[in-house]
Amino acid sequence: MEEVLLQEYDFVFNYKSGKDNIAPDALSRRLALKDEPTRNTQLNSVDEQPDLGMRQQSLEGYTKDATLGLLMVGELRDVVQEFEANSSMDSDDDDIRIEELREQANGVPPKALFSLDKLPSEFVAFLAKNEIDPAIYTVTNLPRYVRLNPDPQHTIAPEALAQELGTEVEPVPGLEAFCKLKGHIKLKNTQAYVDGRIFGMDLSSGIAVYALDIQPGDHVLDICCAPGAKLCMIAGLLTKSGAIPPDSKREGNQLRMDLTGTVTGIDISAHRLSTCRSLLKRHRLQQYVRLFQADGTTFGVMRPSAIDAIHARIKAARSGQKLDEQNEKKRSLGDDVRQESVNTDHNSEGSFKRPRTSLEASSSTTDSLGQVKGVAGVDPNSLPEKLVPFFAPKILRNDPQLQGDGYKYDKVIVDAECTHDGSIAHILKYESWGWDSFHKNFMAQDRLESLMDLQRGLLLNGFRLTKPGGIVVYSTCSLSRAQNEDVIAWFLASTRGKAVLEPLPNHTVDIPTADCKKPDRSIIINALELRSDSDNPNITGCNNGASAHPSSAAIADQVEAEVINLCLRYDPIASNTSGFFLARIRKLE
Ligand SMILES: C[S@@+](CC[C@H](N)C(=O)[O-])C[C@H]1O[C@@H](n2cnc3c(N)ncnc32)[C@H](O)[C@@H]1O
Repeated sequence: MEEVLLQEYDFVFNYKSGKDNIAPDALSRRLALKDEPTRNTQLNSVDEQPDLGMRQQSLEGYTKDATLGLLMVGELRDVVQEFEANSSMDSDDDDIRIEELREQANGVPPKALFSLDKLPSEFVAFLAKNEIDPAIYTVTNLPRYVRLNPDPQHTIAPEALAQELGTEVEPVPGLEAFCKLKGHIKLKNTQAYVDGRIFGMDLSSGIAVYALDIQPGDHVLDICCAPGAKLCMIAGLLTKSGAIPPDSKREGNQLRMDLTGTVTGIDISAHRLSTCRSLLKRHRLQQYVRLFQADGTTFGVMRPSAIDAIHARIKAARSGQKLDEQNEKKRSLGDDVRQESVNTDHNSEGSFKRPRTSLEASSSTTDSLGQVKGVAGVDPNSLPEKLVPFFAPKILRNDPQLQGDGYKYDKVIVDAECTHDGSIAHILKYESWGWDSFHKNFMAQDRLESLMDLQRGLLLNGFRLTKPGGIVVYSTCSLSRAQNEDVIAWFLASTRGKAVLEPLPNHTVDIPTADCKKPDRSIIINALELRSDSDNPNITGCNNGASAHPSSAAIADQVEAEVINLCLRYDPIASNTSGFFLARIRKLE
């Protein structure tokens, strides 16, 4: 059972509606039955949000309750935001929610729950504008996928899983460890799930992680990581044997030897990051991952650098050499280099902006890695503090956070915030909750425009933090052209010559895809025109053949063709998966 820490004046919110919604007094009674029945667990409705929130007035401490698994806990603002912008089909929790919706129908298939006639007109217009077929929302019985734990000690063979679940379990060709289940299995009730041998994850999300082509030793950045399904899969792939139990000392040493790469996850929402942290713990992968609460459009912390010294030590030990202990220790702590400014400029959502000091700006020099070298006479203690991770094991928490191209990430995934319209589960939720908040958050024109700006900003910053030759995967669970092909087309035009789209690395992945949409040409032309001449010496702006250089129109043709041929769209009708878009981008040397 999950443990939820309730603090005084936390708000709890039961997001189930109708007959399943629990009244404040009933919830109070249920909470009072828990470990400490004498506590006053009075819950009052929140005046301004009578349907949404209940103010928890005097309960403090841990409360174990299955009910709370269905509640969101936190500041009222977060809770309401979570209600309004609740997203991602990826987490196990979302799977549970859709199961609940199915159950609410008392055996009636979800199609009967969801009527296309009831879709609000703005959403219908949104679908039409983005050429999304509303029929995707009538697809019932999408197959359920699970990922097997890659750790041989904690995994389960498909045959054994089939026996335990009493259903067919079919491995997915080309996607190692993914299996398709026949029928709707309530995962949370199965032993394999409880033991951490299987994890719920939609296939399309798994493909996004495979697109990164994770290799041992990779340093991976996950921008928009919460609630963390992809993050856990990335960390699992990085370890040689998958997950490593965290407890014993011997295993702790073993872990250091096996720490061949790292994962950095960032998200703007503290509440969702907490879920991420719990998920990492459940997957026993917390040692590899540091989490930051940050704005992905401006985050600037490079990959961990102290780990290089550990690798050097391991390498030396294996080749029988002896490292100078003192030097090595110094290096691992980053004592012989100065910390450079950590460029983590949060926006108004919560700010860490730390401008470069004049001292830093004037006196530091960089080596070939772009690493800032120490300057005689400067007291390192007088330098501003580095950004403290929201969560990290000691070794990653104490990283000196050096800057420079040599410390950029090998692989970056930008699983961007979006309208989530590709997720049937998500849209079903609004069907039962009412469409007002969906409209306010996603359909209002200014909201859509700022969402696209956000997506561009996230992708551009992810690209900036990728090392030359590295891979960036951009993905959304929207099927709208504006949030997908248009963003990629804009990006390719803006970074022309510095990035190319690539097909998936593993050609055996054989999931049918839907056709990509033709991007808005004016976006490409505008992006090309906005580039300065020095960025863009080869563009003539005309297409009359008089110049040896390609015209804007010719480049726009190329960009369009690249986007249509190389981006990937998965949808319930073509692919029998949740709706998903992804682009795999290579940063050129
Ligand atoms: C589609 S969800 C990510 C799902 C996640 N990758 C997974 O696999 O579980 C989008 C996330 O983007 C986060 N987000 C929104 N704006 C952000 C920003 N400016 N910077 C970082 N994260 C942001 C949201 O809090 C949300 O958790």
